[in-house]
Amino acid sequence: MAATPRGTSPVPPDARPRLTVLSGPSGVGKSTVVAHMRKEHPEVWLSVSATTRRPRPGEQHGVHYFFVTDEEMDKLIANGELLEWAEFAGNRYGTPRAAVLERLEGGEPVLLEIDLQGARQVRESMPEAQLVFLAPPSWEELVRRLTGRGTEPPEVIERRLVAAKVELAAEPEFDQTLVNTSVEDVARELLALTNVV
Ligand SMILES: Nc1ncnc2c1ncn2[C@@H]1O[C@H](COP(=O)(O)OP(=O)(O)OP(=O)(O)O)[C@@H](O)[C@H]1O
Ligand SMILES: Nc1nc2c(ncn2[C@@H]2O[C@H](COP(=O)(O)O)[C@@H](O)[C@H]2O)c(=O)[nH]1
Repeated sequence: MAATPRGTSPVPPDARPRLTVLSGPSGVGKSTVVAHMRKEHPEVWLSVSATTRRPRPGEQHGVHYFFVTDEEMDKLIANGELLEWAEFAGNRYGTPRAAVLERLEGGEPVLLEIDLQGARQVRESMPEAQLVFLAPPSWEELVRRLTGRGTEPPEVIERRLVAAKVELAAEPEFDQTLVNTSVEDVARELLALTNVV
């Protein structure tokens, strides 16, 4: 790591690239909001997670996720290659550490879209990260969105809704809450929080 010359100050705190963590219950609209924001602002770098979940139709390896086997996930964890990881509704998910650190060191704003357990781990290891909670307008609307997406069978939806109750109760742990009523409005608010504008 390059040393900071004595007597000169490092990058002022406000100008530092930000690590933003976006969490919220499954189906609230995290991916939709992030995709909307990144369409106009691809400079906000989104970490691609590793997961043991099977791809949904249209999901591409290396774009939406790195789809890995259980054994590959075991190795990533054992080798310390993940910044955080968690089991969520029957599958494991984790954030590749090296790519995130490289981007931050290169001065790019970085966004993680991860669950509550992962957000808590990032808070522990990188307390400078800002944690943003995406909340649904109502419980009924969350159920409607998760069910309406049509990507999970009823028993998986049920597991995700059980997790959603825990995630909603943890909202006070977050630095900011955005309510996803309008994708356009929330994408704008999230962009402002990432320090890009
Ligand atoms: N503001 C909104 N109004 C109405 N529908 C929305 C809104 N935002 C997202 N949706 C819809 O809700 C469904 C779930 O959205 P999305 O897949 O982005 O959720 P998610 O939070 O990323 O879920 P997961 O955590 O399971 O990956 C999608 O069908 C999406 O089109
Ligand atoms: N702790 C982590 N959670 C992650 C990561 N990548 C995604 N997720 C979260 O998992 C659930 C389910 O995602 P889905 O794509 O199967 O619907 C959702 O809350 C994601 O945000 C990760 O690397 N770590």
